[in-house]
Amino acid sequence: MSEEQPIIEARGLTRSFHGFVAVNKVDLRVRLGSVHALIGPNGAGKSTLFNLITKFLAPTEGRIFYKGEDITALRPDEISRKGMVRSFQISSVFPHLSVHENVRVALQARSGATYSFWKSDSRLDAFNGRVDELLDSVGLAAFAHVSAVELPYGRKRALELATTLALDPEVLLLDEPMAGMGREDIARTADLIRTVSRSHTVLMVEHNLGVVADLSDTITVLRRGEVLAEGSYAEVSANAEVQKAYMGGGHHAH
Ligand SMILES: Nc1ncnc2c1ncn2[C@@H]1O[C@H](COP(=O)(O)OP(=O)(O)OP(=O)(O)O)[C@@H](O)[C@H]1O
Repeated sequence: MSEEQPIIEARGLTRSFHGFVAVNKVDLRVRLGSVHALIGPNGAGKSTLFNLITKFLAPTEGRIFYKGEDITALRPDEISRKGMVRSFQISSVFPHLSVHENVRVALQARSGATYSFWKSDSRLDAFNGRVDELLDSVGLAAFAHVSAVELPYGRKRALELATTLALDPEVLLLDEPMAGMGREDIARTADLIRTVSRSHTVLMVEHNLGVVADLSDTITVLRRGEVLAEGSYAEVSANAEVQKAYMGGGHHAH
């Protein structure tokens, strides 16, 4: 792979819903190793674009490439095996398993071994070292034996990140990682994403512009389904069209 080739690329990505064009001919290039944020006023098409890239939605037109390979026709589980993993889906956590067990299950899923293989306690124990490492890396070591359901909200996000990292992704796809969080959890989760981004490419949709400013190398601003501007936070926030789009109403801070 040449240095110039983006790790993720979308070309002419379009999605209509019954004639309404939510994402219109979007070109996007996510650089290897970067933190790339999608922002824009409400209804700009961020979630739709994110769902297209993560394969939760099929495009009406256009193509998506991962490391130069056309992945337009692949399913979410197929792209996750290639290294593009979507995180922050609460449903991916088993509420009545402990934090430790949740991460272990994710590691087992990754290894693809059959259930009977895992019935042996010694085999399960072989994973415990890696589980501890992952819990440590997301600041959950002290919560290892707490049931997931009993974790405070922000810590649940950390657990989701640990189960995502257990899949050994190259790219983390984060859907509004700060949604519903208070200030303390936001600061902690931002630190976590910053740490993880040293060894992973991150593509995220995020409404919290402070977090976006803080974490992102590249920001793509969408408006009415199209790319309005792209660049560093300093660049896009100085753009008169971007300022107008955010002033024009429709945006609510989260
Ligand atoms: N399944 C759907 N059916 C019909 N219209 C849809 C559907 N999903 C999205 N849309 C429309 O597409 C447009 C873009 O929606 P989208 O959710 O992608 O925007 P967004 O930028 O993520 O907004 P928000 O900031 O409010 O989450 C909106 O006008 C929305 O009503």
